[in-house]
Amino acid sequence: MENRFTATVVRATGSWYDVLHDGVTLRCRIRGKLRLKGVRSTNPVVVGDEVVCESEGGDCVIVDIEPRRNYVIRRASNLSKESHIIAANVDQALLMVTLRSPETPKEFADRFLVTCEAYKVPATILLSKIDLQDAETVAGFRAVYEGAGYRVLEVSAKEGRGVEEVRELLAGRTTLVSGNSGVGKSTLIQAIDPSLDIRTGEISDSHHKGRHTTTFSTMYPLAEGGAVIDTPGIKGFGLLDIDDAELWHYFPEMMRVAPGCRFYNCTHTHEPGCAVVEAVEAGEIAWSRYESYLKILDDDEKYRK
Ligand SMILES: Nc1nc2c(ncn2[C@@H]2O[C@H](COP(=O)(O)OP(=O)(O)OP(=O)(O)O)[C@@H](O)[C@H]2O)c(=O)[nH]1
Ligand SMILES: [Zn+2]
Repeated sequence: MENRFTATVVRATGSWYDVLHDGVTLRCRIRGKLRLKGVRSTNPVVVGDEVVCESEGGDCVIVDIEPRRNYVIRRASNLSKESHIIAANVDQALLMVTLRSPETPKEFADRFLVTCEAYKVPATILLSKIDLQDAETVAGFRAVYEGAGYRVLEVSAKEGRGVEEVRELLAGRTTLVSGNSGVGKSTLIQAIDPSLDIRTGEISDSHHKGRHTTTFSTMYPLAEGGAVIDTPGIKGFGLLDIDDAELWHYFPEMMRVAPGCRFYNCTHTHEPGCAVVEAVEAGEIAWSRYESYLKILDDDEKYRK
């Protein structure tokens, strides 16, 4: 192999990195002085990065990062000012949600969707473990998120429902798959491409190691082209770099009605003649979505103090 080449980062742990070059995965370190300009992040090299590597006497070292097309980021912890980039150069995001076992908190889903809107990553919602959900709750959920403008797909990896649709959605694209712990991410990815070796919550009989939880995002190239990025059970999303005054831009349903507000700089909280509040009262905007908007505003205020 030539000793300077470009590759895609498929796994980033902080101490070592797996990169994919010409179908071969190589384990690398990063050059000590490699730091990104302008991004304050706990992780300089992330899954999805296109990097320049050099092999030095059998060792592979990442020496440079190509500019990112986009990235998805979260605050390292709730009140922290540090950020953690989950993945870079993604074409779309899939948000996996369950209505029970476990129930995905609405605010978790909404924060993730806001992040996608802010970073211009198209998002689709997968309603997972549909075999466990009752029809009425499913219809209620669809009304909220389809009303907001999102595509909602129902899947059951267990029964094979919706798997083909998801496979089509993924083909040829790099997709970030997100969802809180236990929504069935690994099980679905495995069903999409059985050749992949992905850990699930099942206990591994052969090794008796018990449940091993993943901690690092990993990119899996798909047999049919494209790749999925599996993110570890992410508990919450802090939002960064989003101005309070702009937050409503990332709720598509608020964006549609806000031109009707009396004040051009309406925050859609207390102002008279607010078209957003009117739409919430009329049931045209879901209360749960508006509630997430208020909670995110409120949290961001705490964060700045
Ligand atoms: N009933 C039902 N159970 C499912 C389905 N998909 C996954 N499960 C179960 O849900 C549990 C969690 O599934 P995983 O695929 O490990 O979930 P995950 O989202 O990867 O979880 P983390 O690794 O914690 O992020 C496992 O016990 C699966 O067998 C489904 O479609 N229906
Ligand atoms: Zn308003």
